[in-house]
Amino acid sequence: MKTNFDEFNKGPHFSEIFDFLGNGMFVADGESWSGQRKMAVTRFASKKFQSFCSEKNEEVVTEGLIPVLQDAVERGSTIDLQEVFKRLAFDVTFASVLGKNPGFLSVNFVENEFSKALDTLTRVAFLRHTLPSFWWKTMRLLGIGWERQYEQALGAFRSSLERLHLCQETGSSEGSGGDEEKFLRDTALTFIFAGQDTVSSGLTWFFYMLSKSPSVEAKILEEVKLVMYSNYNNEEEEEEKKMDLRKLKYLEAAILESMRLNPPVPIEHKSAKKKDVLPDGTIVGPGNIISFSLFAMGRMKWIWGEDCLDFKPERWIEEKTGNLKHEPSSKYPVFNVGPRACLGKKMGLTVMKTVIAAILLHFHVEVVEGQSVRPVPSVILKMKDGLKVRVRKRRDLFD
Ligand code: HEM
Repeated sequence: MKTNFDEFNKGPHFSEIFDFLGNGMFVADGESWSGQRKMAVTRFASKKFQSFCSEKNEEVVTEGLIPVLQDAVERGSTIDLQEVFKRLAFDVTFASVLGKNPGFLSVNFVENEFSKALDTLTRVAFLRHTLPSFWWKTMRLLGIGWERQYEQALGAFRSSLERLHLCQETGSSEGSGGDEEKFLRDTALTFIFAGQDTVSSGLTWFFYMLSKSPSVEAKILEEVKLVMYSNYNNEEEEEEKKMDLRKLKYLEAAILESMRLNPPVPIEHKSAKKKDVLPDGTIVGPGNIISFSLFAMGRMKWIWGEDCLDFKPERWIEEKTGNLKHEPSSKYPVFNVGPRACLGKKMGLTVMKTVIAAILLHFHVEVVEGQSVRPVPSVILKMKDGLKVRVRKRRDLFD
């Protein structure tokens, strides 16, 4: 994936499985991929784009997340944290890519058909991975089983794209249906798809892990307060008083640790372009598909040691310096390995840190006991029945 990148691509099979993403970067190979990647890298590296994303992120937290959790406190009712984070991540990525916050995270929880359809499409995409293609293609031809659900979800997905004015927002003329319009739509869609589910999965599993580790929660809160106080005490301009997320090292360690055990993208898929021999001696032929499980890799003793199943943010901190430890992506492929590594890693971690710090400063989140928390088979690690929590207001910063 890194040293032999050119010999392994996603292959035509992958773009068939994810046909709802059109020709976007996520499914593209060769020149189409490298051209899109170059453009996107430049955009993601720009300071202007990064500060625009942070601004949108804070807007969604202040105007969406905090009021929704406050409302749950007042009602005393349980809420599904997975649904909250799904809406939050959708609003943040949509606003970052297209400039407008669609406001799906609000107290009245308006229906988000786009996101619902996306759930079905990603679930069926996973099932397509598990069958020979002639099998699911026959099901699609006959319009039966999950392929029928896929077709219905695709219809809902396309009409909600129109309702969200995705085509117009990309700057193209409405309804022209041309190549440029399709390209811009596929690109916007790729970013929303890549950012929404991954961030919401990361956040949901994080709060589940935290509910089992009160000592980790206490340490994170202590760090967040410390960073916040040091900001308030400096004499600089108002905008300088924003929390410096880079200083939240223990929080970042806890996020990386949670995603080691619960990677938002649990499987990877590559296609061999020609005959090759894998490092373990396995021979692969042209067109052979190689799938591997990031979920399993994060739980292997020979990779992470005897305590691989423990949630231990400390394993990410250098003992001597207190800095974050770097792990090679071949050991920790949660953001992928090599030239196709995730473009939104920084953005994803920024959103997660902002959200977690804001929640812990204002609220106590208690996971409802007795619920069954299990993943649903999908290309994204989602909880089958969501994560029911109760929220209480933190009385003050010492509570
Ligand atoms: C916790 C958050 C995230 C995780 C764990 C994550 C993980 C990944 C992984 C594993 C891949 C490779 C998938 C594959 O090739 O099969 C990937 C690719 C990608 N990610 Fe992320 N991602 C996250 C957040 C984001 C965000 C917020 C964005 C942008 C809005 C983003 C944009 C992308 C793009 C564009 C690609 C395709 C890169 C390429 O093919 O060249 N990701 N991500």
